[in-house]
Amino acid sequence: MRYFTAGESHGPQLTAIIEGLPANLKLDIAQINADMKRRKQGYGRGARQKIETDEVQITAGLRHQLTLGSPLVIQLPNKDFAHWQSVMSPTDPATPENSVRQVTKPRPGHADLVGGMKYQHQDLRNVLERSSARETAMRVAVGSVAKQLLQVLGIDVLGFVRQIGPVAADQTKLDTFKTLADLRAKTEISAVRTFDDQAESAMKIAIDQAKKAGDTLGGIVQVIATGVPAGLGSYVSADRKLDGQLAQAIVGINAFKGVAFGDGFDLADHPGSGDMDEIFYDAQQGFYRQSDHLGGFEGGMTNGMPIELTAVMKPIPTLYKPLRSVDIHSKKAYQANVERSDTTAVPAAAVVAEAMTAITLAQAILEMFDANAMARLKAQFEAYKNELKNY
Ligand SMILES: Cc1cc2nc3c(=O)[nH]c(=O)nc-3n(C[C@H](O)[C@H](O)[C@H](O)COP(=O)(O)O)c2cc1C
Ligand SMILES: C=C(O[C@@H]1CC(C(=O)O)=C[C@@H](OP(=O)(O)O)[C@H]1O)C(=O)O
Repeated sequence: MRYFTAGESHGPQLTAIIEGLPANLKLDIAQINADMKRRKQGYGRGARQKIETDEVQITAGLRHQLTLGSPLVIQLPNKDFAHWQSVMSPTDPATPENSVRQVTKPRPGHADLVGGMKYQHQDLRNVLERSSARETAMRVAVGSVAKQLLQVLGIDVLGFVRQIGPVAADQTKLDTFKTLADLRAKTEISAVRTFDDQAESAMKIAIDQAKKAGDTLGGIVQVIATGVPAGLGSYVSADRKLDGQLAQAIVGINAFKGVAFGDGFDLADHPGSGDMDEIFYDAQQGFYRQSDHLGGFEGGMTNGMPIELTAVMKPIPTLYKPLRSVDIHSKKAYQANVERSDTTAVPAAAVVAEAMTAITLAQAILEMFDANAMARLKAQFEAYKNELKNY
C-alpha cells in the first residue's frame, strides 16, 4: 500500500490517493470523520479549527462501502479557501492584493527560509502553504482507513499525550489502565488527550500562560498498538527494519524531532539484566514475554508484545511575540511573519502519530501477506498467527 497527498493549506481542497488496499474492505466514512474531528480538537489550537468542519468525501475506489482494490481517493475541502480565493486561485493571474499579502519575513523554525532558497520562491507563501501541518489532516484520513483494515485483523492503535511544555502525566497512572479500550475512553474525553486529570489541569494552565505571553509549547506523545503478531518487518536488510520505518513515519510529522521505543532513552542507564524482555513458553500461547522494555521490537521485527513508542514535538514555530528574522527582499532585520497560529498542537499531533503508526503497520502487513482481497488476507493472517503459536 502506498499513498500520496496533495493540496495547499488555504487552497480549494486536500486530496489523498491510496493504492494497494485489498478489495472488499468495509469502510465506514463516519469513522474516518470521527478521526478527523479528533485531530481538529485539543486545548491550545488556533482559530482555523473553528472554520473547518473536516468532513471527507470518497470519490473513487469504493462502492456500497466496500473497497474495489482500485485507488481510493479521499477529498477534503478547505472551508478557509473562501477567504483566500484571490490569493490562492490556482488559475487566475496574480492581482495587486497578492503582492500586498506576500510573505517575505521567514519564521525561524518553520520551512519558510530554506524552502524559499531551495525552490527559488520570492513569496514564502509558496512554501508555507504546503509545509503547513494542514496536510496532516489527510494523513489522519489515510490512517483511519489503515485502522479499519487493522481492526479486521484484531490490531488496535491509540495515540495520546504524555507531556505538554513542562507538565508530564504520571506514568504510574498510565499503568492502572488494563486495556487499550479503557485508556481510549479516558483520553478521548480529555481536552488535552491525556489520562491524568491532575496533569491535564496543569497542562491547560501552562497553555494559557504561553498564549498570554505570545509564546508556544511542544510536548511528548505516546502511541500503543496491541494485537500485533511477531515477525512484521525484517532483520535481513537495514531498510526493511520496521522500527526504522516507523521512526521515519513519526519524525516525518511536522515539528517532530525524536522518537523512542519502549524504555527509550532510559535504556542508556539501565543494566542489560533489567531491560531485555525475557522469554517464556506455555503450550496454550506458545512463546511469550512478561515485559515490554524494548517497545515490541527485536531485530527490526515485531516480537508479539504491544508496540510502544514516545515521540517529541518541538514548540510551534509561529509566535505572536515574533522572533527575530530578516526580510528576504530588503535584507533588513524584521520580526518574523505571524498570521494565525496554534499555541500548542500536541493533542492533535497524538492523533497524527497514531495514524502514521497505523499506516506503517498496514503497509508491513500488506507487504507480507496476500493484499488483493480482504477475506484471503484475513485467512492468511490467522493461519500465520496459528503457525507462530505452534512454533
Ligand atoms: C497538528 C499540527 C499543527 C501545527 N500547527 C502549527 C501552527 O499553527 N503554526 C506553526 O507555525 N506551526 C504549526 N505546526 C508545526 C509546523 O507545521 C512545523 O514546525 C513546520 O512544518 C516545520 O517543520 P519541522 O518543524 O518538522 O522542521 C503544527 C504541527 C502539527 C503536527
Ligand atoms: C490548518 C491546520 O493547522 C495549521 C498548521 C499550521 C502550520 O504552520 O503548520 C499553521 C496554522 O495555519 P492557519 O494559518 O491556516 O491557521 C494551523 O491552523 C490544521 O491542522 O488543520
